Amino acid sequence: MVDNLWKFSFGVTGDVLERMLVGSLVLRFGHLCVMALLSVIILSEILDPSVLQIPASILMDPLASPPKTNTGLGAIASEIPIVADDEKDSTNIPQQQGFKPILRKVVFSLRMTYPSGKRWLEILYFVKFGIMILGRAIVFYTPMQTERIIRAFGHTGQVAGGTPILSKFDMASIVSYVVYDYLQRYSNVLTAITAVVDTPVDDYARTSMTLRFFQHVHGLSMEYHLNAKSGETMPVLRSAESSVIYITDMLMYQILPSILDVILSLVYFWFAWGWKYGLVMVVNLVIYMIINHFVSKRRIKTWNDCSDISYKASSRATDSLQNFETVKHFTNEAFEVDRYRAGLAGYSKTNLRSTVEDSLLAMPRGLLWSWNLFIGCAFCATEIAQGNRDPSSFMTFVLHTKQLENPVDTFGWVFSSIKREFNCIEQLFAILEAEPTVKDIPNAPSLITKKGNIEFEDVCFQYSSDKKGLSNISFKVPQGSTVGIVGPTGSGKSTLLKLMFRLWDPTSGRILIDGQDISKVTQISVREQIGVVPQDTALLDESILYNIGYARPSATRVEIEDAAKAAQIHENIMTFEQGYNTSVGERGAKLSGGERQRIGIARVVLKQPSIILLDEATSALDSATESDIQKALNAVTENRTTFVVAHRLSTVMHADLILCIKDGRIVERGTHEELIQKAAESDGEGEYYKMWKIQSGESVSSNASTVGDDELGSTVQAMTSVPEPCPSLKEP
Ligand SMILES: Nc1ncnc2c1ncn2[C@@H]1O[C@H](COP(=O)(O)OP(=O)(O)OP(=O)(O)O)[C@@H](O)[C@H]1O
Repeated sequence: MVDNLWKFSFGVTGDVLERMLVGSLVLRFGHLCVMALLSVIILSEILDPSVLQIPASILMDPLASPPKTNTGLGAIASEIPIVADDEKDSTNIPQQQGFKPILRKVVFSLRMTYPSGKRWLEILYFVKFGIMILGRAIVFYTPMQTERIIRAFGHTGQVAGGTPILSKFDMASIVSYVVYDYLQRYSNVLTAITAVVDTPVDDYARTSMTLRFFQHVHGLSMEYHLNAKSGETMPVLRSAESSVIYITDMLMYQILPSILDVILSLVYFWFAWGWKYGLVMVVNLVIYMIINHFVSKRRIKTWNDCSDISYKASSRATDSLQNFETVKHFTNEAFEVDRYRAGLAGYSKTNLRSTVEDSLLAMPRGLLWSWNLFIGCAFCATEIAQGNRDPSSFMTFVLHTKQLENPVDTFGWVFSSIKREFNCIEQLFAILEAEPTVKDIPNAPSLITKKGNIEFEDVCFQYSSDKKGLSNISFKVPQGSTVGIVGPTGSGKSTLLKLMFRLWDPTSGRILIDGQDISKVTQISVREQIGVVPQDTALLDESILYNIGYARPSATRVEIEDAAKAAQIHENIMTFEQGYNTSVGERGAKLSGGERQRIGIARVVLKQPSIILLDEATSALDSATESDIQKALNAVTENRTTFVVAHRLSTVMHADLILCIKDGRIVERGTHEELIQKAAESDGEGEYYKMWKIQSGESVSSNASTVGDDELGSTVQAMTSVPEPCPSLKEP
C-alpha cells in the first residue's frame, strides 16, 4: 500500500535512497510553505507595529482607503500632471549592525510587499509562490531522474549486439528527464506566468508604498523640510521602494530555498554517501562562507563608494543647474563643467575598480568549487576502484555536487546585494523615523472660527538654543482689525506669523483664536482659516491657472479669473500669448517678482480665509501698482482680521494697531498717530518715529537706531551709528 503510494505519487520504485530523496524533497517544500504561511500571518495580522519602530500610519494602506480630501473637480483638476521620475540617487548612511536591525528591515520589506486585504492580489501572491515551488521541484527532480536512468542501465540493461536495450520504463524516464531539463533551462512558460502574476502584485506594492511614504513626508513639519536637502527625498523613496521589493523577492525566492537546498544536500551526502563526503562539503562550505564574508564586505564598500561619488556629482550638477542665474552672474559655466567632469572621472575610476574587484574576487570561489569536486571525485574514484561502489555513482556524485554549487553561489551573491539594498532602506528609515515637530494632540477638535479675535498670551519661542525667536509677546486683536508689524530685519516679524499659522508651536505661552488655543486644535483646521501671502511667493512649475487655482482646487475658471482681477494681474495675464495657460517655470522663474506676488494675492482672494497674513506682500511692487493692489486688498481684508508685515511704513500707517518688534520683543505699540505723538512728547525717542523720519526723508539724528526701511538701509546706518538699548516695555 505504502509502496504503491510512493510509486503513484512520485514514480519511484521504493528504493531506500530514492525514498530518502523524495522524503527530503517533500520536507523541504513543506517547510517552505509553512514558513511562507507563518510570515504572511505574522506580518499581516499579528505583528505589533511598534516592533518596526516606524509610524503606524505607514502600515495603513492608502490605496485601501483613500483619504478624504476637500478637493473637488475644479478648473485645475485636469491639469494635474503625471510625473515620471526615474532619477536614482543615494547617500551613504552608516548601516546599523546586528541581527535586530536586519530583522527589522526584512520584516518591514515583507510587510510592505504583502497585498493585505486585497483578495485577488493575495491569491496571485500565493500563485507566484506555487510557481516557485514547482520550479524548485523541477530543479531538484532533474538530477534524480538522471540517477534513475543510470541505475536502470545497471539493473535492466541487456546487451544485444553491443547495443543497450532500454525497457519501456527506462524510455519513459528518459523522456521525463528531457522534459524536466527543458523546463528547468529553457522554459519560458513558467517565467511568463510568473511575470504576469508578478506585475499586478509588484505594482500594487510599489504604488501603495510610494503613497505611504509621500503621505508621511507631507505630514512632516516645516523644520524637516527646511533641513532636508531639496531633491533628495523623492529619489530615496524611489530607490527604497525598489529595494523593498528586491529584498522580498530575493528572500522568498532565492535565499530561503538556497539555504534549504544546501542543508538537504549536506544531509544527503553525509548519510547516503558517508561522513567523509559530508565532512568535505561542510569544511568547504565554511571556507566558502568566510571568503564570501570578506568578498561581500569589500564589494559593498566599493559599491557604496561608487554610489556616493555618483550622488555627489549629480547633486552638484543639479544644484548648479537650479542656480543657473548665480552661475551666469559670475560667469562660472566653465568652472561648473570642470567640477562635474572631476566628479564623473572619479565615478569612472571607482566603477573600474569595482569591476576588477568583482572579477578577481570571483576567482577564489571558483577555485574552491574545483577543489571540492576534486576531493569528492578522488574519494569516489578510490571507492569504485576498490569495488566498494557502483561505477554509476561517480556520475551521480558529480551531478549532485554541481547541484549544490548553484544555491551556495546564489546565496553568496544575493546576500551581498541584499546588504547593499539595506543601505537604501536605512536612508528610508531615516525619513520614516522623522517625527513632525508640530503635532496635533490626540483627538484634537477642529478650530471653530466665528469672528477672528486673536490673542497672544506671553508667547515665547526659540528655533534652537543658539537662535533667538520671540520673547514674551502679548497682545489682543479684535475681529476685523488690521495689525501692522514693523521692525528691523531679522527681528522676528515673520516668525510671529509662522506661529499663528502653526508652522511651529510656541515654546511657552498661548495663541488664541476666538478663545481657542490653537495648539489644542488640529493644524489643518487652523491653516484652513488663514490665508498667507509670503515674502517670496513660491509657484509650482505649472500654468498660471493651476497656480492660482491651487488655493482652492475646486474653484471654477471664472472664480480663478475673478481672483486674478482682484489682485490686479488679470490684464497682465491676458497680454501673455498663452494667457492663463502660460507656464510659470520652476518656482515661477519666468514671472517678475511683482507678478509672483500678485498671484500670491490672487490665491488668498480665492481662498477667502477668515484671517489674512501679509508678509511683505507688496514689497516687490512699484508704488502705483501697490496703491492699486492696496485697494484690492482693502476689499479682501474688510471685516477680516489681517496682519501686515512691512518695511514700508506707508503700507501699515492706517492699521488699527502697529507692533514694533526688535530682537524678538514688542518694543512699541499703538496706532501711527499715537506712536508719532509719543515720540514727539519724548524728544523724538521711539523706534517707530525714527523709521518714520528716515522714510519720510527727514534727517536722522546722530544716535539713530539700526531700524531702517530695508536691509541695506539698516546696514548702512549700523555702520554709522551706535545702537541704543531697547527700552523694555511692560506688556499689557
Ligand atoms: N527656520 C529657522 N531656523 C532657525 N532660525 C530661523 C529660522 N527662520 C528664521 N530664523 C531666525 O530667526 C530670526 C527672525 O527671523 P524672521 O524671519 O522672523 O525675521 P523678520 O523680522 O521677518 O526679518 P525680515 O524683515 O528680514 O524678513 C532671524 O535671526 C532668523 O535668522
